[in-house]
Amino acid sequence: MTLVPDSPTPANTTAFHDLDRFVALPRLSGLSLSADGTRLVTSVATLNSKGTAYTSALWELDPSGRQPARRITRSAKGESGAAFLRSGDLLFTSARPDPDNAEEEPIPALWKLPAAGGEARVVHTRPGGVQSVLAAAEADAAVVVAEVLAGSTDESDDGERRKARKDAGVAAILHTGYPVRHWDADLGPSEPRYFLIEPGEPGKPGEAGKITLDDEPSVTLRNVTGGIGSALRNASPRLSPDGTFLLTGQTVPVGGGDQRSVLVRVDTATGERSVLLEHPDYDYDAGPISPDSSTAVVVVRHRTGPDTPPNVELGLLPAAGGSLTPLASGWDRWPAPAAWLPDGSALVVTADDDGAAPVFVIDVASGEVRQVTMDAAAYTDVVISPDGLAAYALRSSYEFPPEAVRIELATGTVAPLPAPSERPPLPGTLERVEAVGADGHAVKSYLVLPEGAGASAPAPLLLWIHGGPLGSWNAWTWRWSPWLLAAQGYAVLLPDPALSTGYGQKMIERGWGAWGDAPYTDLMAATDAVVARADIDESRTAAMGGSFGGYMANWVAGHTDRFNAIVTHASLWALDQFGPTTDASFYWEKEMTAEMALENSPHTHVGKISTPMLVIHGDKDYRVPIGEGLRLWYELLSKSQLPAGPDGETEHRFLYFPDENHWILKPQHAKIWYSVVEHFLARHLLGEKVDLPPELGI
Ligand SMILES: CSCC[C@H](NC(C)=O)C(=O)N[C@@H](C)C(=O)N[C@@H](CO)C(=O)O
Repeated sequence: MTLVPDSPTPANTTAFHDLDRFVALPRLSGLSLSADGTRLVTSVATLNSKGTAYTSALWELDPSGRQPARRITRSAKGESGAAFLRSGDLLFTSARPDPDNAEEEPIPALWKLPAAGGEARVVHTRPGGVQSVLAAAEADAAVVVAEVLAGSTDESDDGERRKARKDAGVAAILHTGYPVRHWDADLGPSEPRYFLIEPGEPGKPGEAGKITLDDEPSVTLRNVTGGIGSALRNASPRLSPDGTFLLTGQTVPVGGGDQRSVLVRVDTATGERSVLLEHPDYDYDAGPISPDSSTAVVVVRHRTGPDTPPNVELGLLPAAGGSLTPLASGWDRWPAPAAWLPDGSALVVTADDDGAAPVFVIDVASGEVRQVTMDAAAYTDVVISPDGLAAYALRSSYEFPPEAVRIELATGTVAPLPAPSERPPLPGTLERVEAVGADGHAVKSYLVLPEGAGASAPAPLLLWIHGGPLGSWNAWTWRWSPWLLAAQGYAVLLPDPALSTGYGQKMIERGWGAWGDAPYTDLMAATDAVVARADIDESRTAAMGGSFGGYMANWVAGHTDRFNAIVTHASLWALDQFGPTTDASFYWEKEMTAEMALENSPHTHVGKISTPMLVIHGDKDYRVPIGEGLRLWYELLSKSQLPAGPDGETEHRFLYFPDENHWILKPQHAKIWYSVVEHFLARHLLGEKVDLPPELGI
């Protein structure tokens, strides 16, 4: 079965010429492989019939590549978080209504799709819902992550307290610690706990779960993390293959609103918790646990300071505790561990690398690193076949959205698996280009060229600046798709300046604590090199960026008038206020001293801004709070070289989303985003009038 667009592709157009078709492209995420290696499941998000939300369903892919992809779940609320039990039964979470309890309000529950066939059934419901599930690879064990109210004593008390808050209409949260928000979520009064699913009768003392199955053996959820407080928020726990313990990072407050992450082991039989690693200079996260459950990979993140740039390393740790042995310590990349080979001889990882994120294999005994995939693509969600010969992963690049592939680990051969949808044709081409920064360092970029660009028809140029800043333009993104602009005739430059990942530690050090320096001059060097080309029109250019990329767009606005327009999305504007007001102040407050923050703050240069700016911000953005956008907008109107006139009119524009967060996620709003950007660019770069969408009501 293949998902096909409702309307056939008109000649000479692509999905990128039509926003309705673009937002309707199916989106893959996540990958789960059954223990016997015969079943592979991914999640596919598609647009609902009103075009106002995405719904994800589970699809089964054939690991051998012979059978077509097959949809295995269907509901209006969608399904996600698939995890295979050793038996082959598939667990997932869904807020769809339980047919056996039609009167219950749908909240995310734990469901099971039997390997033997038949309907999916609810395994567990709880008042606060189920966040995610982990299954052990070599044992009949699974762990559920779910939230309980901080003050609740057991399951029924939790339910009563939730009902009391809801009935009284109380949303207030009393905090004593930090953080209090995350992305767009208000933290508390509920907190995550880990629960072991075990056979037995419900209604045991403690936080035992409620069972709704009547024709299957009952199960009980046992809280194995007790009253741990809020320490497991944002943790990514790992369940050992034998199911006997969990490893997880746990946050520990260290005063002044700061926190660090220590590595803990939780015994699933007893709930006994022990700290395996803690150090004032490092944060620890759990990586995958070896197939024999004896050894853990640990991600070691160096804690930062104004003079201490971040670094990421791997270590091997006896799972029972002991000393950490560095793994591949001389490798100048930041690895993300994915899985062990089944014989425990090597670890499969991904890492940003020169505009890609390949799969690598690290030999555990020698620490030797071998690159497996050689294409300019980014790999995620890597799982390994039981014989250790192949990996399955999602792969994307700037030329195609995520697709499931099979990778031969010995040869690096990559073959796409039959997919739920086909790759969308692109309205242009992609090139890798290189420039030289002011200090002589190489600055690499991707350059998207629209069809027809050439010396006789040079294309207007958009400089796109990525966020993070610790990131790289190396994977497909739905939120910043250059192909929509290429379809309108623009070339798009995607540079990786100082602070970008995948180019070694030196590239990070060049920009750390000095955002206005090398990151800015690298961007200008990349732009200079590209506008010198005959197929690019230097007289029609714009700079655009989101988040940290928006910070940089604001900095560009105050430091050069070379661009005809600037688009700044969810951007940092005043670094004196941003650090203490973002949801993760402990992260940002460590990067710069107050003096460095002021020195690098775009708001101090507002008086020099003479380029029309399109400011975009969502009110539910807790990462870069709306105060940044509001202050930027008011200061542009009052202090820039293009202030609002006595009639209130200005060349600047503010696109405000009252119900979006750091990212514009609703499909109808994504269409507005791209439409308004196109309108603004056409006005200032092309001197053309592109209609605004009527839904704006103006
Ligand atoms: C790995 S770089 C750190 C990302 C950073 N994390 C925290 C804790 O703040 C972050 O969220 N940065 C944003 C300001 C940002 O630039 N976000 C970009 C890219 O992640 C975005 O598009 O959201």
